[in-house]
Amino acid sequence: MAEALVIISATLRDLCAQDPGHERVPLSAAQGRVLAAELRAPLALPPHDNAAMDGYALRSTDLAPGDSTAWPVMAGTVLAGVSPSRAVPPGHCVRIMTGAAMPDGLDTVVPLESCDLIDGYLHVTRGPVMPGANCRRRGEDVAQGAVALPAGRRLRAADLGVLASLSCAHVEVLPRPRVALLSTGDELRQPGQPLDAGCIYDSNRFALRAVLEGCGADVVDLGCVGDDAQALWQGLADGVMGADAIVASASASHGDADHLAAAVSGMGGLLLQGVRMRPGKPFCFGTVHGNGPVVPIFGLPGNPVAALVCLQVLAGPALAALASDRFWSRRSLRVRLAEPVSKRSGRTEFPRARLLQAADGTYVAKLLAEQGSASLRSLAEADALVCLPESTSLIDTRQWVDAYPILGAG
Ligand SMILES: Nc1nc2c(c(=O)[nH]1)N[C@H]1C(S)=C(S)[C@@H](COP(=O)(O)OP(=O)(O)OC[C@H]3O[C@@H](n4cnc5c(N)ncnc54)[C@H](O)[C@@H]3O)O[C@H]1N2
Ligand code: MOO
Repeated sequence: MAEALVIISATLRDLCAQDPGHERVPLSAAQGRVLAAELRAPLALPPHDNAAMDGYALRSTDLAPGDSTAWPVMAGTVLAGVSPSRAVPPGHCVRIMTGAAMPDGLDTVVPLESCDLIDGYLHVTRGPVMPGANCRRRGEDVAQGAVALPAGRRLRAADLGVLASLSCAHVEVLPRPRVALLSTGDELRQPGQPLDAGCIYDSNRFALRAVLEGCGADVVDLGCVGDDAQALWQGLADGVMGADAIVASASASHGDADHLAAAVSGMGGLLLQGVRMRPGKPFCFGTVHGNGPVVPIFGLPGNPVAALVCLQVLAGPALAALASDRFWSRRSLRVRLAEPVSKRSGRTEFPRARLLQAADGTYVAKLLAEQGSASLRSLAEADALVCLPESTSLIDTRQWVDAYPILGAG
């Protein structure tokens, strides 16, 4: 399997060499997009010193040992959103609410619950008050001019918050990779259609699409073509013209109705057919161009679980490269198995598992009883794919292995 990844990534590296350009999107549409360039903070965060607690603001230089001092309290309250114009003389304090800008010179807040107000004087009841306590300093989160977000960052909720805090109403992002998706098979019917004898519904089209979109791709749905070489060639030609990569499902192996490998060979080059892995053995990969640009094609095996596993572990890292996204599909956990398992040496296996947290906080993977490549239900029940390495034939419960949370599972 490692060789397959090398071939795929080398091909993608060559194809990704050209500049993908970038586009400007409103912040409200930026979730999941990939930042085109590092973002330097145009302003400090927070933009001004402000109170972290409701309480009384004072100067740390006025704090006496033991907090025995009582401070005269100025009239009024400093509220969030009010300009900190009011001067507070040395030795005095002022009531202040969380988020309000600290008046000039004040740097410490005594929380309401740690003090009493007696005859216009503030007395600390729960000390000691540390100099600078409960005051958020200008720029302590992000200094003005510092890198707030790195280039290539796939924007998540907190990133959008950072961008909003920095007044970025629009963001320069990389274009989404356009991935053409094609189902193949005479037996496939679309959900809602009558199910003719011997037919099944096209589940791959929807499950694969969900994974691709969840990972930031712009899916170009090429629909479903029958087991017809001509129709397959036409489908691939459409993909070449309108997408950066093609994902086709089924027709990948050597059966009488499996035309994908021949079509890829005829339209470009078949670089890989068959991978030492389970599920996913018939996976194929190549490039097609027809008369258009050169586009990588991932030929996923038809069995639904095999298709999703191959998309996640073989196509996923490659599509991540296409999107310049360092965070896509790379997450894995180290886990141990709940029970020892034996496997055939010489192929990497990806059984489905539920993850349980042990008392020491580590994860234990319990392999599902059903591991058939057509059993979508067991994939739906699983939390992760466990990676059982190619060279091993027995994995005991002490050995650490990688587990990949299933993409598209939330
Ligand atoms: N003699 C051999 N037969 C098979 C081998 C083998 O090594 N020798 N490998 C098996 C494995 S493993 C898989 S996986 C499949 C892969 O077959 P293909 O990629 O050629 O796909 P098909 O034969 O067309 O379909 C396989 C299976 O998947 C169902 N399918 C196809 N598309 C969809 C879809 N969009 N949604 C839901 N299900 C789909 C299809 O009906 C078949 O049941 O080959 C084995 N055979
Ligand atoms: O790809 Mo097949 O099992 O490996 O279904």
